[in-house]
Amino acid sequence: MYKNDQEDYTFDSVETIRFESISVKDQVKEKEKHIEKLFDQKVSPMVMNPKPRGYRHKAVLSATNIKVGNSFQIRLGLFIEGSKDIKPRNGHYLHDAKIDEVFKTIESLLIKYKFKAYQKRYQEGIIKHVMIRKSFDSGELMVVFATQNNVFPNHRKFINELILAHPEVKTVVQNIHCKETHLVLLEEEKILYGKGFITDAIDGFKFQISSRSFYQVNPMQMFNIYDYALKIAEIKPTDLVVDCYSGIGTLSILASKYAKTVYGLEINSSSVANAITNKKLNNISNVHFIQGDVEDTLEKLNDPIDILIMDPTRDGASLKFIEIVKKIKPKKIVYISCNPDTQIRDIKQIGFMYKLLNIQPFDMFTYTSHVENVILLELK
Ligand SMILES: C[S@@+](CC[C@H](N)C(=O)[O-])C[C@H]1O[C@@H](n2cnc3c(N)ncnc32)[C@H](O)[C@@H]1O
Repeated sequence: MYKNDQEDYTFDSVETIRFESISVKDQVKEKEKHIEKLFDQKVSPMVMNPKPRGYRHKAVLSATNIKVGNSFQIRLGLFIEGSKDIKPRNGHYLHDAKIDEVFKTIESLLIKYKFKAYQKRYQEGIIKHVMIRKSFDSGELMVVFATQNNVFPNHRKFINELILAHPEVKTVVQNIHCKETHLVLLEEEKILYGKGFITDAIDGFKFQISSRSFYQVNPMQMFNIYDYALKIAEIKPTDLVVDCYSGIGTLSILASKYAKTVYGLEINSSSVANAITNKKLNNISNVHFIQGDVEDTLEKLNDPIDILIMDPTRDGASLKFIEIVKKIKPKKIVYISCNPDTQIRDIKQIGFMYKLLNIQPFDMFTYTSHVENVILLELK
């Protein structure tokens, strides 16, 4: 089980419904106020979401069975917050439109081929979740079926029909659940069609993304965040940069243009495998990826760190990681966070050693309560 499994929870509908009636301007105001309160100071105005609806390039729908006449039929939908119930809902205003089109086709094929949603109580059915990812650059799509056990009857015919309807689907993966779990994706998988990954591009660099690797859900705002983070870092050609929680190596590779050496530290083996391929794909020699928990890998780097970039999951960093940062004293820290509440908790631990120079929120997850925030700390 990976520590980033929280990224794979199904996107629920209730939270977004709460925000549906609030204007984007008011949502942003509320989020800015929240961050100002947390940091107890004025922050830069929020960078607006270039596409406030239809921005999600990764979406998960879960399977349920509904009664139709005298029998049951499969439907795809979203979990209702705080419950195990799935509300059939094919189409969501935050999903990229193409993704929702493909979900519709998949649902009708699942019905046509008489698939049933897996039901724990009766140990019956196969389909648990369907995840779709879309490359911003090429429009390529990846479809992942999370199934109970490894059977997928008629998968060749099913996939042929799917790609006939949507030639943009370049790969189909089956993620196999051999145990009961609340997670969407587990480690075991089988590539049913294509190469098992799609490719995206940022700033002229190519990135391979596989099903279980972390990749930001809102690519347009992701470009703005990376640009800003690298701008405030002011990386010099002599600098050693460490990108903690590096995912598939996007920021490490972008930073390699400016730095002498970059280390990317990441726990998820599938993301690290993508990162190493991405380094080769882009002919880069000054970036090194190390797999492991940042609590172990950061301390093992012997050279003084000029810039530490950190982009942890919503839980923020661990106390142990913060203690290591305090010991090794990087000259600058760029902290990218999708949860300002844990971000402020973490920087309070190191605050007295660093000057807080920038606080820049980004509206990355419009119509949800979440917000991305980037800060710069400089060693006093
Ligand atoms: C928010 S993502 C950021 C990824 C990357 N910076 C990006 O923009 O695509 C957080 C990443 O931290 C990784 N992670 C979580 N806990 C970790 C840990 N203890 N040590 C190393 N990496 C960890 C996750 O696997 C995930 O890839």
